[in-house]
Amino acid sequence: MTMLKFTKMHGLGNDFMMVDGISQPFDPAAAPIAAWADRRTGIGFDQLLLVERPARAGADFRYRIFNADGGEVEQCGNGARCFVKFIIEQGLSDKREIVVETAKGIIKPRMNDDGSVTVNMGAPTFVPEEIPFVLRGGETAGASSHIVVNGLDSAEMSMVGMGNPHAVMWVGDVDDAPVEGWGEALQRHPRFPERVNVGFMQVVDKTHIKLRVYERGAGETQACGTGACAAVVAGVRLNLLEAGADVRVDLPGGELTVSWQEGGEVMMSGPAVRVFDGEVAY
Ligand SMILES: N[C@H](CCC[C@H](N)C(=O)O)C(=O)O
Repeated sequence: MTMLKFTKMHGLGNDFMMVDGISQPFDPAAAPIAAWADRRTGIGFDQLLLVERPARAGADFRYRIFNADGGEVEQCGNGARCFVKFIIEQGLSDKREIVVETAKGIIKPRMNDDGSVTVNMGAPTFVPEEIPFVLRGGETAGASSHIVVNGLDSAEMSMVGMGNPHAVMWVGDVDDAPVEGWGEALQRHPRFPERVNVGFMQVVDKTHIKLRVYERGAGETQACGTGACAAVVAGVRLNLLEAGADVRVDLPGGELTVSWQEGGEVMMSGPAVRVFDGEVAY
């Protein structure tokens, strides 16, 4: 039996098991991550976040992300804010801004004097301007510019990469968006062989959206940092949001601030909370 120290943290209720893989040995392949993620019989979290020494020159740390279903993925925005707070509080660095290597590039989280965290999430990526499909009642049809389900007509699904894949839909009212139905259906759709995070964005005005996200490998979460970034990028590209402005992103768990303009990098700011330290045998 091995004892593993961990810290429970969250960003707007998107919650994490943080593991310092530098000060203690940890092989995620040998760990029962999905069992630990269970909210009744385990520790309970949306993602497990692992701190490792970097492989890339110039990076301070490597950041690995595992969803509640145990799958390793490329990026986690809320987790990045918790990551820098954890690094500082663990005494692993005395820097306030760190350079973090992820599976799909470099991010730079910075601890602000007021305790909030700002993260340069890097530049978004885009797939060819295709509108993938129409979903009616779970079936799929050919390509179309509109998607209709449950009578909800949502224009243009925007595909945005933030290291991880996002499909963002512009809806009239997030409170009655079919988050579970669509979120589930798109995980199985042939258009998304790696599955996908699905965002439902309601535009309040040019610097304010409401957002719900069905996360790949976790289901609907209280907040999704990369989802907030992807939604703002999609909104700016659709000219629904003001390029370069601080956009207020209202999520079920609270508020993030995201800014982006064409050709630039996405900046995201928000809270990071440490809840408790624990130890688990495995
Ligand atoms: N479910 C995501 C990873 C976590 C992203 C989210 N928790 C965030 O804050 O960005 C994926 O499979 O790509």
